[in-house]
Amino acid sequence: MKPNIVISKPSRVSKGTIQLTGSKSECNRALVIEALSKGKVKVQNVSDAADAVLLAGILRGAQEVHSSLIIDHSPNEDSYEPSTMNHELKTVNIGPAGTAMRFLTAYFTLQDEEVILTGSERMKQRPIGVLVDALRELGADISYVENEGYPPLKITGNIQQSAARIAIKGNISSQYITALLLIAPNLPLGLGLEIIGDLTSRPYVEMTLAMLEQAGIKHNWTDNVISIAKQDFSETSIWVEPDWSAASYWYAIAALSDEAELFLPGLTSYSLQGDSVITEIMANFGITSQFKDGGVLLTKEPKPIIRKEFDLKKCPDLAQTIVVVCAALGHEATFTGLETLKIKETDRIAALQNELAKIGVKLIENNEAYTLDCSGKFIPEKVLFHTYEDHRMAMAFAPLAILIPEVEFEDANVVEKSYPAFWTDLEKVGFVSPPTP
Ligand SMILES: O=C(O)C1=C[C@@H](OP(=O)(O)O)[C@@H](O)[C@H](O)C1
Ligand SMILES: C=C(OP(=O)(O)O)C(=O)O
Repeated sequence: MKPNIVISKPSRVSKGTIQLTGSKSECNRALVIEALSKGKVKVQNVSDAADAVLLAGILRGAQEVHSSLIIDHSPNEDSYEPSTMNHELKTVNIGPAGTAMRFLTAYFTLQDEEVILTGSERMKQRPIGVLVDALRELGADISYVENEGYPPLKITGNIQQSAARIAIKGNISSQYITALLLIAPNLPLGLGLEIIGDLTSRPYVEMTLAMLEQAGIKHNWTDNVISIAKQDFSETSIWVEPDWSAASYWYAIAALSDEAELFLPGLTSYSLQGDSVITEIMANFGITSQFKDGGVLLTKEPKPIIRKEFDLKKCPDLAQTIVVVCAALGHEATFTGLETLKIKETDRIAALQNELAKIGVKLIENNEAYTLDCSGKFIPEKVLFHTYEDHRMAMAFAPLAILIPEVEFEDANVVEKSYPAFWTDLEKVGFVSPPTP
């Protein structure tokens, strides 16, 4: 039974201190680096995000798993609950964790074992062919268990590398590129990766290279070719910063409030996370970000919103947050760079269109751009939002409780994927009523 949750507006100004968990993106990279460095690199501040906890269990529990060939990390579809089941092959189920799916696909090509790598029903619809083709070109042995181009995969490790330089399309998912870069230092011949066409979500590739650098791995990025020679990791530790994508929901709350004073400890202005651009974006909505006392203080001053165009290609995970804020304020902005949204946890464009209709707002596609039509906007007394097994649908629509007296969300636990404490944090600033059965 998936419980719903009902939230309503705080009676006071949005004020408080919120300690966000570690970045899911940074943590997933750090865990793979830790595993590939054979423990020379240690991860500090491991994220509570369910995707990261699951990946840590798979990678850090590797010793235990390798000793038995019959462990299935998650027998229930869409569940994070690990348990054991008899199988001929070791099956690793990463549930809905897309980043983990992509990183592990590359990781297992280096291991001395054969695995079936699978995920939730949605994961089986999220494409992975571009990464599989690239790994096969390097010499990996990977086959599709069900549908060509999609998980589950059968991966036979111990890659016999036959090529050092390959080309890869950059416009589907940067996660494929990160997956390849993470294993590059351990590849017998190293890696030269030529990125063909546009590179989507570029800051995530930069994050990967910066984190490899922290672990002592050098790279060269000239024009569209990234090269990493075979090399050893340094003995070091990697600190996972708090999650800027999670911070975006607090910016949205501030943007929809008349006044706000929210302190988010541990966030810095020099983050590796591209989503820290939320500070600049939200400045358009009257939010000031002051970096002080080891964190960021958000304050709100009402001001007219001038910016009408937002290119979100570098920060796709902010799209829902920003689109919902604009819709709620009746700000008819245009958004570009949303091409990858259809292959994430859900088709986020369709999900946004369906749920925004509940406040009379339309998100209209027009020549690779999307524009809000707020002419029919209304504020209902109460509303039930569907969440589509997408944590960001719940968290991006939650700030609407500032304007709508009673907001209900389907499947409260959906937020666990990246921000398990989301509802309890809302409660801390006066929002939440308890989950209804
Ligand atoms: O590398 C990462 O940690 C991520 C990259 C992005 O995916 P795409 O590159 O597929 O856009 C982002 O949407 C995802 O949440 C996390
Ligand atoms: C797209 C996301 O995650 P993933 O691709 O790792 O499932 C996300 O967290 O918004």
